[in-house]
Amino acid sequence: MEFVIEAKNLSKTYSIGKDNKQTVLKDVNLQINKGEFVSIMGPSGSGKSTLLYTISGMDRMTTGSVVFQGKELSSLSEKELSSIRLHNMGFIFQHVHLLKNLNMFDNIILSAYLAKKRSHKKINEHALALMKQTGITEISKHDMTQVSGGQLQRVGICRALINNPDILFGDEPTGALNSKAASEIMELLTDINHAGTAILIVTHDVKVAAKTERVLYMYDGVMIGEKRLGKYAGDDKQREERLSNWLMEMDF
Ligand SMILES: Nc1ncnc2c1ncn2[C@@H]1O[C@H](COP(=O)(O)OP(=O)(O)OP(=O)(O)O)[C@@H](O)[C@H]1O
Repeated sequence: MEFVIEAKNLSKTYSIGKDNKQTVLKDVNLQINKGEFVSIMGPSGSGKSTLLYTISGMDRMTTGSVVFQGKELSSLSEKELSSIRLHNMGFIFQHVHLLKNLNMFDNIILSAYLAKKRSHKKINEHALALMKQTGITEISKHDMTQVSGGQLQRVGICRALINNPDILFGDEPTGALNSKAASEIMELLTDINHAGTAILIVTHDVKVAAKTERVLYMYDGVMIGEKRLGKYAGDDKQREERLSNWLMEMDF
């Protein structure tokens, strides 16, 4: 199986003050295959977000290796890393931070204009297609104060997809939503994944993780288990049960 990103013996140590060090990722090995949808679960403070930020080059690893598109991320400069994040990776967060002086459409197209890879006409057409796919064409001209939380997350997803990333990273992408909006966002991410984009998310929510293909479990900076659920095809109840049983074994 061809992978889109691979981490080997990834470790991260934070220095807190002068003599105090905390190792929050310990020799983590992880491969995300092309087109795969993977989630990371684990107790609070186990290192899930740190793993997401380190593997995506948003934060520097202390030791180990992350290979993305044949490039070793630890050997790249900040400028090279930000170029990779702009052109080849998409990011969604629990809270969508938009530029408040821009409307929804302009927030979505901004990073594509900055990337300068396509004409403005092509970018605008792509943005419209994404807004249509995510069901938010009617809020195109709205500003941040005129949209719901679910709509805001859809804008965040369009913005993350505008440069056709090879992989989408999500840190609790449904964390700020009610269960109906969360479920709709997961249906959307499933469609995006089925169309070919690899996705790696961090979540606390069993219902969310049950819709992903493979669930990884972190404990105290160590990847202690994984559960393969296979591609999601609307089989919620049975998957949630399988996952919950496994999470109980993991002491979650
Ligand atoms: N910048 C930082 N400096 C020092 N310590 C940090 C920093 N960022 C995170 N940590 C510590 O690293 C550990 C792991 O944090 P992380 O946010 O990755 O965990 P998490 O599993 O995502 O937690 P949660 O589920 O609560 O979001 C925690 O003990 C946290 O305090």
